[in-house]
Amino acid sequence: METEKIVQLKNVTKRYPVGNGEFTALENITLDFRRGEFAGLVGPSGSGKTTLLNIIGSLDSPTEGQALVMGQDIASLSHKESARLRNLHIGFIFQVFNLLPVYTVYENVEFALLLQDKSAAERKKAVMEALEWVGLQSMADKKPAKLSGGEGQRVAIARAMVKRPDILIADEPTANLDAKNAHAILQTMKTLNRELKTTFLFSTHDEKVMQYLDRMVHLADGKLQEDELVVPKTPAP
Ligand SMILES: Nc1ncnc2c1ncn2[C@@H]1O[C@H](COP(=O)(O)OP(=O)(O)OP(=O)(O)O)[C@@H](O)[C@H]1O
Repeated sequence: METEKIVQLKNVTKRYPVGNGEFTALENITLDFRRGEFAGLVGPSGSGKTTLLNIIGSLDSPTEGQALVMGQDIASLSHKESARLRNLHIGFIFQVFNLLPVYTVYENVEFALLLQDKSAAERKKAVMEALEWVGLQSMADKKPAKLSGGEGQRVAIARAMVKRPDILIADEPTANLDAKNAHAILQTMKTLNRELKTTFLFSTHDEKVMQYLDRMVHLADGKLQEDELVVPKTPAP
């Protein structure tokens, strides 16, 4: 059976109004992603990577063309429906970890589940499992200020993964990490990709991230330059 296409972009164009005119951030992008991919949008600053990830994450919609995410046309969704799509199916990891400082590590991860209809016992099981995936069970009661940068990003991964999303969107996730921590979180993400079949979609210009990708979608000036399937240079952990 053909692997499910969980993202389908058809002639996606995004224009922003600028002064009296408009700026084309994405032009005529046609692209699919299948379940289980570990893929990245790569290209120089300003090439449209974040704009495209925001559309896939249903945080934004195309000006022209169509974006189907989990089979849903995101331009047709109400505010509430796109929030539901994100809540059930999409996790986000950013360059800055965005942890809530007054809450513990445990609470920061549990927060992602509070909008879902789960009992306290189910939440506890899921949170502890997610902290185990990133090796931070022993840090559950700590506040984010006590964590190193690498640990902070691990909590952000646990928070994004605790819902077991179909798609994990990671926008420059290694930008604030040193090489050792960057490799460690990439290995963790690769393991989660294999074991949970989560589709990982990155935006990056970091060579370290590119080493792990199975597919690189090259963007330049908002246009698709090349869609490259690659054999990852870094072996699985
Ligand atoms: N709200 C907006 N209004 C006007 N222009 C915008 C807006 N958002 C993005 N742009 C422009 O669209 C282009 C693509 O931006 P985008 O952030 O997607 O690029 P990127 O490849 O992710 O870059 P970076 O690697 O620096 O994050 C840039 O030239 C940016 O200035």
